[in-house]
Amino acid sequence: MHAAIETHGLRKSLGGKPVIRGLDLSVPAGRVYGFLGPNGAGKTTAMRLLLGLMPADAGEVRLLGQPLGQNRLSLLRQVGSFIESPALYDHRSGRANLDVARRLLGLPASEVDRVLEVVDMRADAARRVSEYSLGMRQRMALARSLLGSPKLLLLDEPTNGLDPDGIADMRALVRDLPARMDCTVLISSHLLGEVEQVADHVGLLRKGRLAMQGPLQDLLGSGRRIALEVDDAARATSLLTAEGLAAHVSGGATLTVDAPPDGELAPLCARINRILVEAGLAVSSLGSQRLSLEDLYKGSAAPTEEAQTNERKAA
Ligand SMILES: Nc1ncnc2c1ncn2[C@@H]1O[C@H](COP(=O)(O)OP(=O)(O)OP(=O)(O)O)[C@@H](O)[C@H]1O
Repeated sequence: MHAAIETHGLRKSLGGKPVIRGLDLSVPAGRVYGFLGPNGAGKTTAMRLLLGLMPADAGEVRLLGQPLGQNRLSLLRQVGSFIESPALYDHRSGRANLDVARRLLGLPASEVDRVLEVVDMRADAARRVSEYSLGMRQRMALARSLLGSPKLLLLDEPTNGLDPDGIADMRALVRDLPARMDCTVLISSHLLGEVEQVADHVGLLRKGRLAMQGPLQDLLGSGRRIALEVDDAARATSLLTAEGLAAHVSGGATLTVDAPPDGELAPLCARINRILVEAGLAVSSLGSQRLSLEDLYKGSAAPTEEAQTNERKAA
């Protein structure tokens, strides 16, 4: 199956400053792809390039298996998007807003009810947009981007500014879209927790380039490790390294050992403990940890408290 979005060597400078610096995206079809990056990393700019809203300085964009350049209009008919708080006519009803967009796209009237159903806004469709909460506006904007059953949806920070209920609703909606609408979704976010909840593929953008990209489970699965505290971390590291384990001192008396992506951790913990105790070292704590996206993103050795699992004291 082809990738729904592919870019090769994409570059863009704005105001003389390189913003996108060689972006190679690969978004598999039928998935939610979390496009993650801190504010200013270039997510919005990259999405604008994907839609051909501004020309790239270099590189190639392919959407739905075709190069964007030659096929922009026909491709964009199959792409829905909302970027940066999409405008709605405040004085008109939600339904009227959708109807205007539906007519412009030459779609049947039934299409409006279909998308209202998807975003669960039928009951409020007759109300004026000026009476909507921000969450309702965002859902209506999402409904508009779903008109015509796009094969690909690009959503730029759709939960920005929403209250906790609105955030939960939007996340649930986005997570289900590929199954309900038979489409691929790229959602940008600066919130790691959000991406972990909605996406099954992730790309981490840092300073206009991908720091990493792949299935969420692989990225997190590859980040398992065992952390331990011993009285002589340097000696423990050389003992474990001599046994073929990937051990690293992570500061003071603490060291970590990378764990294989699959397989039981308990036997590995027991083996490490045995090697060190037999060598006369005092192991004061030993436990397995699962890395969060945040750890991977920062390339940091320190996992968050919530990411620590299975902590246990070793004698
Ligand atoms: N028209 C422009 N002229 C000059 N610089 C720009 C322009 N648009 C964006 N930039 C700069 O490009 C960088 C990336 O901006 P962009 O909006 O793509 O980032 P982002 O990852 O979407 O961040 P945010 O989450 O804050 O929107 C920022 O440093 C921004 O100041």
